[in-house]
Amino acid sequence: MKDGPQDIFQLDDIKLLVDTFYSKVQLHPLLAPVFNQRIGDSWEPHLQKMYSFWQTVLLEEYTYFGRPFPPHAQLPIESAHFEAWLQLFNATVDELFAGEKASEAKWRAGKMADMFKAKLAYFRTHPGNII
Ligand code: HEM
Repeated sequence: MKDGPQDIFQLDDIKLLVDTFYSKVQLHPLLAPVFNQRIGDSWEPHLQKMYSFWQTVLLEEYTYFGRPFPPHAQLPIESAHFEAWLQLFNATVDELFAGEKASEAKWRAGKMADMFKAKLAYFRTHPGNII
């Protein structure tokens, strides 16, 4: 009998998820230009940050101390970007993992996307307010 995908258990799992997801992002026609404009070739610090972020959220190992929203505040992103981001993220999770943490990863990503969209809508209609 073939074993199906396992759940997300440890930092190596997080790294696999993050690396696989952002390698897809780098090929995505809508998302890649946004990242390239902002971070160019410096993917390593971004990936490190994302390992910490997901390690904190999913494994409750508290290594991320940043504020997720501010770097997104000035990005040229609309609903279509969030839909593409989530679709790619969820597909990557499903391709690699299955279980409670895998479901939580997708749920958290969706919640964060909703929050970012709400904040962006607010800041775009109330310019001058920071955070
Ligand atoms: C339209 C979709 C999105 C785009 C284009 C996008 C793009 C970016 C970019 C360009 C950065 C800054 C990288 C840097 O300057 O080092 C960033 C940071 C980050 N993003 Fe996103 N993002 C998106 C959605 C999300 C979602 C849904 C989440 C939540 C899971 C998320 C979580 C983060 C986190 C935690 C950081 C690091 C913040 C820090 O500096 O501490 N992003 N993102």
